[in-house]
Amino acid sequence: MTALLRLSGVTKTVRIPDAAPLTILDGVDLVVEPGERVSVVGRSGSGKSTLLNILGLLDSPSSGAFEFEGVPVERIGGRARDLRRGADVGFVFQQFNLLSGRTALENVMTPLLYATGRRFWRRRALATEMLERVGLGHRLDSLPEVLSGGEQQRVAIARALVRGPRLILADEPTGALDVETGASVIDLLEEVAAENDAALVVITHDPAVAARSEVRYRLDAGRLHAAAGVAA
Ligand SMILES: Nc1ncnc2c1ncn2[C@@H]1O[C@H](COP(=O)(O)OP(=O)(O)OP(=O)(O)O)[C@@H](O)[C@H]1O
Repeated sequence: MTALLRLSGVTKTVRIPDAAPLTILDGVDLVVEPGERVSVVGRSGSGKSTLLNILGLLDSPSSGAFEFEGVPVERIGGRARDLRRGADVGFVFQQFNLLSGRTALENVMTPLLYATGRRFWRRRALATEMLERVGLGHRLDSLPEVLSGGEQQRVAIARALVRGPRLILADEPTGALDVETGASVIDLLEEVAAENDAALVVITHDPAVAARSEVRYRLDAGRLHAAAGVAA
């Protein structure tokens, strides 16, 4: 079976004016299989967001090999990369990043504006179904401003999943939520990821969230290490 993501020896270096280049990722090896649940913990500044941006085709490695479903990413150029990201990757962020002034339904429909064929024409029905799936069928016309943090994150999850991505990347998805709401958001993310057979990569500071993943890693000054075993 082809791995969904395969990184070997990936580095990320940035040039800083009048200073030595900064190595943010340093020889990262990582394989994510389809449908797998992976967590990455690490201190602030250890390179987590940089890694997530590379996994999500928002940024490119400086060196090393990265294959997305068996295809070297350097061979996926500009427009093709945008299309693949739109179709195959769903993002969930700490601060939800919903469009203000747009209803929950409009927010969830947004990714479908870039879809083709049936998905595009059925966008309203698909977004409605997805909001029902996350328990917000009664808030379709609500603006983000009037929703609670947990509800906003559920809208963001519906938006991330509505195109049926193969990969969900969640950057501190519980960071702005209380413990109980955060736990229910992770429950939901895991459920909808499993239903869609999507892999889920969660970046988190929270050991309780990390402990729920099948495969756990720790990022330490740009180096990725396996962390405490495989969850039961
Ligand atoms: N484009 C850039 N130019 C200069 N420095 C950068 C750039 N991008 C990231 N960095 C630095 O690289 C380090 C890693 O950044 P990154 O955002 O990946 O860390 P993080 O682990 O996600 O941190 P946090 O948990 O605080 O969000 C930080 O020290 C950051 O300041």
